[in-house]
Amino acid sequence: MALGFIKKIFSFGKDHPASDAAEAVNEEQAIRPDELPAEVAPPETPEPASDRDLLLEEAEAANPEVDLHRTELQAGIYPLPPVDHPAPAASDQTSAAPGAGDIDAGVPEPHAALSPEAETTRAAELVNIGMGGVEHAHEEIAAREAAMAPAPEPTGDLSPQMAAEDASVAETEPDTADPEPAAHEIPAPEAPPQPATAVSEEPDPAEAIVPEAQLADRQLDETVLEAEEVAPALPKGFSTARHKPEEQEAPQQAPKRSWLQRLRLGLARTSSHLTGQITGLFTKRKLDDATLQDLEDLLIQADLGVETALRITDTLAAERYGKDVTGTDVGRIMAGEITKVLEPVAKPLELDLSHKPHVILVVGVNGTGKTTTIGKLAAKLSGAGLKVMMAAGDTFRAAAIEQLHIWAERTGSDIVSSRLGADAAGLAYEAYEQAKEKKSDVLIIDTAGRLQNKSELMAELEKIVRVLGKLDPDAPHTVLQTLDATTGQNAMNQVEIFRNVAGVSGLIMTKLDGTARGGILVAIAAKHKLPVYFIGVGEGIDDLEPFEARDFAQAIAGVEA
Ligand SMILES: Nc1nc2c(ncn2[C@@H]2O[C@H](COP(=O)(O)OP(=O)(O)OP(=O)(O)O)[C@@H](O)[C@H]2O)c(=O)[nH]1
Repeated sequence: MALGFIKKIFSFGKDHPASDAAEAVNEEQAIRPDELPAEVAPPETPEPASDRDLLLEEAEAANPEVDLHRTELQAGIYPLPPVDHPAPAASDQTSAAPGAGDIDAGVPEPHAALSPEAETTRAAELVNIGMGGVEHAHEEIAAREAAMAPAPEPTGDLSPQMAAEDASVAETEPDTADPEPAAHEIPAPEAPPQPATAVSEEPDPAEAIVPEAQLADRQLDETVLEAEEVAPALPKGFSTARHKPEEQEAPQQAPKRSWLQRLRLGLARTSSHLTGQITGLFTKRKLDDATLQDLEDLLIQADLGVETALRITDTLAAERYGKDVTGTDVGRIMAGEITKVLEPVAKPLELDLSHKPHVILVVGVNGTGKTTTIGKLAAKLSGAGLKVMMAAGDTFRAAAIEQLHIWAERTGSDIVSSRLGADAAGLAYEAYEQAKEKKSDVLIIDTAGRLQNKSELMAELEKIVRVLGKLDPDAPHTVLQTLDATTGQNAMNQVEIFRNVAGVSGLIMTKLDGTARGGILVAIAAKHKLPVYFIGVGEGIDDLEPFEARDFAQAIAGVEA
């Protein structure tokens, strides 16, 4: 049967905007509530009915979409001690939110219990907070405090702050014409109450419980803050009353550095070290043999390798021998020569989808970023609409299995895993069968980076390759080796070991955003001529960039693009 080869060249990069799936994945960076351990999640046990509960139930009925209990819990509001009621049975207290014991345990002994009226008012405040966010609560408290405050001296102009707050309140006044604001409309809360101060002349019966009132305010303030934290982000044009408009703007998150910036930062140590020494070398004299020898030594110390160092010095000599030379001249020539070495290996990862699954085996010593890179690759592949199956072939490290499951979930990939210590080759076999059955486009197999010793590790890899070959003579179709850019010369040795055992077909250099010694990639490329498909520039799911020879060369040479 003539094999029609449909070579789908996947060069993931800028022209593949992150897909919804990949973006959705980014949103999932945070741990989801269902990923929380049970003891943390808020419970469902009802509290004994009380006036406050009746109010809450009333509010819930009027406002089903607001989770009052969660709001209360979030706000750190806990059941106020009932007044003149029999103390709640221990079971009632334990029926409160788990961890309430922690809350109670952390709570100083309640002061004299509130009067029934005060408790009802308090409960009404809770209800207000629950019913629609903080605006009602502010109204209640403002009304309560207005009743207690003396008439302010007429000042004529509003202070700028008050004017701003009034303005923001005015523009965000909920539409009273519509008593039931639509679920998505979250009217901004009213202006925050001015800090309460005892203001009336005659002794105020409330004086006796001022500490309680202040405690209540503080709790309410916490509520307000918590409520805002849990409240959905307000649409543009609204401000939360607690923060002045200028404070309202959340501090601008520093825009995430572009991958190129991160690459340059990661390589800054290599480039600044190199350019600093080169500048020092060329301030003294015209270009001569001694200077060329010094330059060659510097380039080799930067892990560029002998071959590339000689290329650079030969080119420089041809251009500038016997003449003045500046550091800029050397940087330019260095960037040019390194680009020439890297361009032939900067290739897209080629997937042959004429038969499925295309098997990618990921190898590398422990800690070089295999599992993370598999997650990043899967995000790109599923973002491009391909069906991905992962195999947790690192059965040596428990965390690796769990880690891969998380990546599979985040990228919408299938995954086959087994118990710790299981035979990796058997797992690879099973994964291939399942990928075949599920018609996965790509099967990515993780492997152990570390076993008892190197020979065991190599034997395991050889067995995986052998077993896959029995299922598909061309499998594994791609063997990717991850290299940690911070390990410098070690990476060269690792390529030699894994290349012989697993038949490495391409490289991914990770951690180039760290204190990378990226020069070694130039030496590896010159010596092994292995394709470099991607570079890792961070721990995030999208921190994997197609390898670009010129960008990399200019970053190492410290030459502006
Ligand atoms: N800064 C940075 N960290 C990375 C990058 N890639 C991986 N890492 C981190 O490197 C560490 C090791 O990554 P893993 O994916 O667990 O490495 P591994 O090769 O699977 O390790 P083993 O499972 O022990 O073989 C993790 O903390 C990753 O987040 C990268 O490009 N940049």
